[in-house]
Amino acid sequence: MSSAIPPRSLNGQSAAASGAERGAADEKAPVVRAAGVSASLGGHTVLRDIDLTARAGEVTAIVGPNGSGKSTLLTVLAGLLKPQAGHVERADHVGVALVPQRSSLPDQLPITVEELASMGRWRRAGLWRPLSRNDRAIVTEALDAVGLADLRKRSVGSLSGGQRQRALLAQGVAQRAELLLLDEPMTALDAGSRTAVNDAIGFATEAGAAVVIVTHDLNELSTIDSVVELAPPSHA
Ligand SMILES: Nc1ncnc2c1ncn2[C@@H]1O[C@H](COP(=O)(O)OP(=O)(O)OP(=O)(O)O)[C@@H](O)[C@H]1O
Repeated sequence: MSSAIPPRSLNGQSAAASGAERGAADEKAPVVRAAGVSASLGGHTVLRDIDLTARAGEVTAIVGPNGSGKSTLLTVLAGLLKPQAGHVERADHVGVALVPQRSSLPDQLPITVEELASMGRWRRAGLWRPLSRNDRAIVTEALDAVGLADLRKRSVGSLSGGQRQRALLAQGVAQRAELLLLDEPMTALDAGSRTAVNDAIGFATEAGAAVVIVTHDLNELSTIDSVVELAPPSHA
């Protein structure tokens, strides 16, 4: 079960490769910590004994082969899936933004890029209220961060795959969540789009978010503070 982390009361975890080399005084505040987490889907254990600490302003990468449970770990960190064993602790009042892979967007989604990004403000603004000037400024900032400001009036269905991925990322960034979870945000992106995604990740960490990214290629990330590597699926 999730429970609150007392601010600045935790020590680093072994998963924080570079963090382990830092002195305790330099360590940033943990936003979420998974300790000894196991989780199952459809009656099969897909995660076993996972430790992960994501800290404010840092990037944590999750790597592992197909089926090793990377996406499942994100849902556990988001609090959407309860661990079978172990526990997940989150700092007090942590907002969580989970950005799925772009394939989760229907092709004919009848909304604009700006509207998709604006949905990132719904939780704070309320579903039926018009966005405030501040909310609109945050949406504009998020669209700028992912390099989609020029396409804000385009329908999402008319975007290329890489542009859609960035539009989803803009929605996540616009949430201004303390924990930003990204599921393979770089897959099949060209160099320009990868740069835009890295810029947006930098924007989020500068704002103090803990960013956790599932990736198949650590080289595509311009900043990595720690890496969690998942074992191949056992099919046991
Ligand atoms: N709803 C489900 N019911 C049963 N098993 C599932 C379900 N969703 C995923 N799985 C299985 O759980 C395992 C982990 O899936 P997950 O999507 O977390 O892996 P992944 O590491 O993100 O994979 P990929 O690199 O292919 O995206 C896989 O073996 C998958 O088949």
